[in-house]
This record gives sequence, C-alpha cells and structure tokens, in this order.
Amino acid sequence: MLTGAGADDDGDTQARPRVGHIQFLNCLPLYWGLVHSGALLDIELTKDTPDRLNDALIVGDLDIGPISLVEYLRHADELVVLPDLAVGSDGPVLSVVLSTAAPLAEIRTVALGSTSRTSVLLARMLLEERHGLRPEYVTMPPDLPSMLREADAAVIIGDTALRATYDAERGGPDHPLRLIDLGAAWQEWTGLPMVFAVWAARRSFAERRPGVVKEVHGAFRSGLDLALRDVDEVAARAARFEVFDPGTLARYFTTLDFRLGARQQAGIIAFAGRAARRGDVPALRELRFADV
Ligand SMILES: C=C(O[C@@H]1C=C(C(=O)O)C=C[C@H]1O)C(=O)O
Repeated sequence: MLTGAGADDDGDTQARPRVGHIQFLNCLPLYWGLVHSGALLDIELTKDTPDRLNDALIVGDLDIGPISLVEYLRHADELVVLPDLAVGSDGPVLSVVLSTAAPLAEIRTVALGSTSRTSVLLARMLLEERHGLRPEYVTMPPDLPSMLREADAAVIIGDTALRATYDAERGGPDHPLRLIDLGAAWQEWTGLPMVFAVWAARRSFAERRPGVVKEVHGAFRSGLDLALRDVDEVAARAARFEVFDPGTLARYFTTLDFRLGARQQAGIIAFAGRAARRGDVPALRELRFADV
C-alpha cells in the first residue's frame, strides 16, 4: 500500500497523485506490477500515448509520469528523474522502427509517427548524420499503410511497430518492407543502450510531497521486478486480448531494457549531446534525480 499517497507529509488528507501510464504493451509489465501490489488504489492513473502524457506532465496535469527523453531534455529544469526506471534497449528494441520499401540511399521523404518525440529525432539523426541523407519530413498519425502512401519511409513506435516487426519476421525475405530497428541502429552507431523515455516527477510536486514520489517509485520498481520474474504469466494473460502470442510477448518484455544504470545514463548523455549540437534540445546540465 502507498501509505503516504493519501496523506500529506504533515498528515493532512490530500488528493491521490496523478500518475501517467503509456498505453502500449511496452509498459504492461509496470501495470501488472501496480495491479498486483495494490498500488493502483492509491494513485489516479491516466493511460495515454507518449505524446499526450508528455504534454500533461509538462503543463502540470500530471504529477508523475513517463516522458519521452527529448521532452525531458527540453524541460529538465522543471522535473526530477525517478531512478532505475526507463523504457530503452541495449540493441534491438523491436518496437521502434523505420520501415521502407526503398533502398536507404533513395529515401527522399519520411513520415514521422505523431505519438513519438524521441524515436523520430533518433531517426532523423541516423538518416542525416550516419547516412548523409537530407530527406523531407512530415508528421502523421501512426498508421503504417497511410504513412507509406505519403512518404518513402515511416518511423513508428509502440504496438504498431511491434506488429510491423513480427509481420516482417514472419514474411521472411519475401516481405516487401525493410525494417530498421532504431534501438539496434543506435547501438551499432554509438556502442550504447538507447533510452527512449524516463519517468519523472514535477520538481514542485517532489518538493511538496517527497514521500509520495518515493512510494510511487517503489511501487513501480518492485512491481516491475515482480512482472519480469513472472514474465511468462504476464505474457500469457496479455496474449488473450492482443494479436501477439505469449512467446512473442515474453520475448518483447525481456528485450526491453527498463533499467537506468550507468550504461543507460551514458546513452542518455550521448543522445543529449548529439541532439543539443543539432539545436533540437538545450544542453543537458545534469540528470537531476528524485530523492527516493
Ligand atoms: C520503446 C518504445 O519507447 C517509446 C518511445 C517514445 C518516443 O519515441 O518518444 C516514448 C515512449 C516510449 O513508449 C516504444 O514506444 O516502443
């Protein structure tokens, strides 16, 4: 139970913390953990896409939530990062892809999925700085067929991208689309893990209610450990309502890297440096963590 979640630090009753949750399969292990620990009763959970959760945390409609790394870098002064929690990968991620029917060198236009902030910038960096291309970009809702009607390539994330990855794997060499896994591409380029999103609390909230931030973080962390320990059960339950089979989901949950250790932080610093050199984000002064 989050004993502090309903009470202020001086004991006054307060509203439940407003917490965001990414409505993609990548965060299902976290949700499983919140359900099984009972912590769900002590928070007001808002499920949505990453772009909308980013905006909600930035304007203060949420107190704590996941945030695309790029938006964290743009608003680092207003936020504190929750330690040891992230959505990333150390190599292939399976659910962040550039999909194209064209040879890489012939890509002139790229459709960027509107739910992403980090992956779309990563794709631009890779195309421009690693492959020397100068395509034109258009932002579109994340529907692969319509994106590829408008552009030579598409960048998608989440369940839509996971589906595209498995369709391509099943299709084998005859599959018409080529997929570049952007987690793998980042690792080949820099040798580092990629962090797509972190969890953060608004700095003002963390100052006002530090005990709540600590408890929400504890619930996330222990819930995640529980879900990853019981990953086959989580995958089997999720597969009842998804197009993916249990084996596919278990592989996905264990491919994702939810850690935020020294290597992942080095990945963040490398990404932040490249993004700042391009003028896409301000320079990162420090990764300021919540005191948990
Ligand atoms: C690995 C993923 O990471 C995500 C990518 C994000 C982004 O590109 O801004 C934001 C949140 C995460 O959901 C994914 O969505 O598949």
